[in-house]
Amino acid sequence: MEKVVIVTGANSGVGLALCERLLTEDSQLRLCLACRNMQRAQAARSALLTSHNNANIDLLHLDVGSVESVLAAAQEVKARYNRIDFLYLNAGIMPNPQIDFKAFFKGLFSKNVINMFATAEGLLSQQDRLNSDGLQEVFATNLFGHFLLIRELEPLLCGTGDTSRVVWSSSSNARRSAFNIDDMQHSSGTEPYSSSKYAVDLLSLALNRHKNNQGLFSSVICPGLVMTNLTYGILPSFFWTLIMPIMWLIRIFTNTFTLTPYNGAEAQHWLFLQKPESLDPRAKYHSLTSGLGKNYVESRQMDIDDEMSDVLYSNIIELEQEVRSKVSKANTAKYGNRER
Ligand SMILES: NC(=O)C1=CN([C@@H]2O[C@H](COP(=O)(O)OP(=O)(O)OC[C@H]3O[C@@H](n4cnc5c(N)ncnc54)[C@H](OP(=O)(O)O)[C@@H]3O)[C@@H](O)[C@H]2O)C=CC1
Ligand SMILES: CC(C)CCC[C@@H](C)[C@H]1CC[C@H]2C3=C(CC[C@]12C)[C@@]1(C)CCC(=O)C[C@@H]1CC3
Repeated sequence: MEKVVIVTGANSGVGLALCERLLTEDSQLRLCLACRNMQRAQAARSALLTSHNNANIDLLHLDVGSVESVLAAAQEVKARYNRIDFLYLNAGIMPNPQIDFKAFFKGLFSKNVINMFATAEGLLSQQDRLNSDGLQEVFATNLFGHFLLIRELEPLLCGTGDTSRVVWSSSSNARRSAFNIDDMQHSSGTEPYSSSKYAVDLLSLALNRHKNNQGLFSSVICPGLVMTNLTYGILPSFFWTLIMPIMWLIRIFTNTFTLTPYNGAEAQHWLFLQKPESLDPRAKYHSLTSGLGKNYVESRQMDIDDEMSDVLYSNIIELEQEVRSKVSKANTAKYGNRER
């Protein structure tokens, strides 16, 4: 039977490379590119079709940062497919990143230098804002929109008789100290990206606890440091190209510099081939590339605990209920009590 695979943020970077790799792995795949910009999605589809001309590639309009778009996209998915084998939650943003150069140069001469390159600890801050749903944009995009999508797609993901998998794109930049359970949206901090990725790690663990018995398995990956639009937002692409020899050199000391989207998609590709029962719910699966350019996957234990993960899960369910009641009030105001 053909596998149904949905990839969010599939039009560029690691998401697009993953699609390419999955089609090479399984030509029978039914692949759905879920993107917020249909022109870019169409271009990605055309690019994939040049190397896989008989592939089954669908497009879906999905802006994970908008509640209305997630609800509409989920309806569309339910109309099109009767099950989902893999849902790759890859879309992500890091808006207005700022590098702390002083910390960078200080870190260069400290014993923590390798960890600094691998995790960017202490180097990056971002400026977040509220989106049109009244949610912090980074939280809404990197976490909440994807969670709402899972909830909406539960009929295709849970209790279908087959197992289904969700694979979150987290980061080595996810850090407990950037996350505050009393401010899960990170409205008052300067590291919304790190916070949102830490919340992803917690949420994945909670999903496994609540949904494994219904056949849904959740995993978390980190693609390593990859040259994509996201990193070109941190430093311009010409600068990255200029320092590429230094990056290859650093790769000898930290295998987290995967650098190309193809290498970065290693862990997502690897997970596609694994049996869900063999996976560790507390592990993050890292794409790594050795100094000689060999790709491999390593599982590393996440710095998470059951209690915080359960509290986050309840808080997010509560937020989901608030958001749903807002949507239904807005619909009643717009259409009256008529069935939509
Ligand atoms: N690059 C890196 O070094 C690392 C990346 N990651 C994670 O990997 C994932 C992929 O990022 P990467 O490939 O690097 O970056 P890209 O910017 O190349 O890709 C991100 C994708 O997400 C899409 N996207 C962003 N916001 C939304 C939205 N609201 N709705 C739907 N799609 C959206 C983008 O669409 P559009 O083209 O329209 O903007 C794009 O297709 C992210 O989750 C990122 O956090 C983790 C660790 C390191
Ligand atoms: C001379 C150069 C090698 C200097 C590069 C310094 C920094 C810009 C980078 C060092 C570690 C990088 C890193 C990321 C961004 C760029 C660095 C801070 C990420 C935060 C990108 C997004 C992620 O999810 C994790 C990455 C960790 C490492």
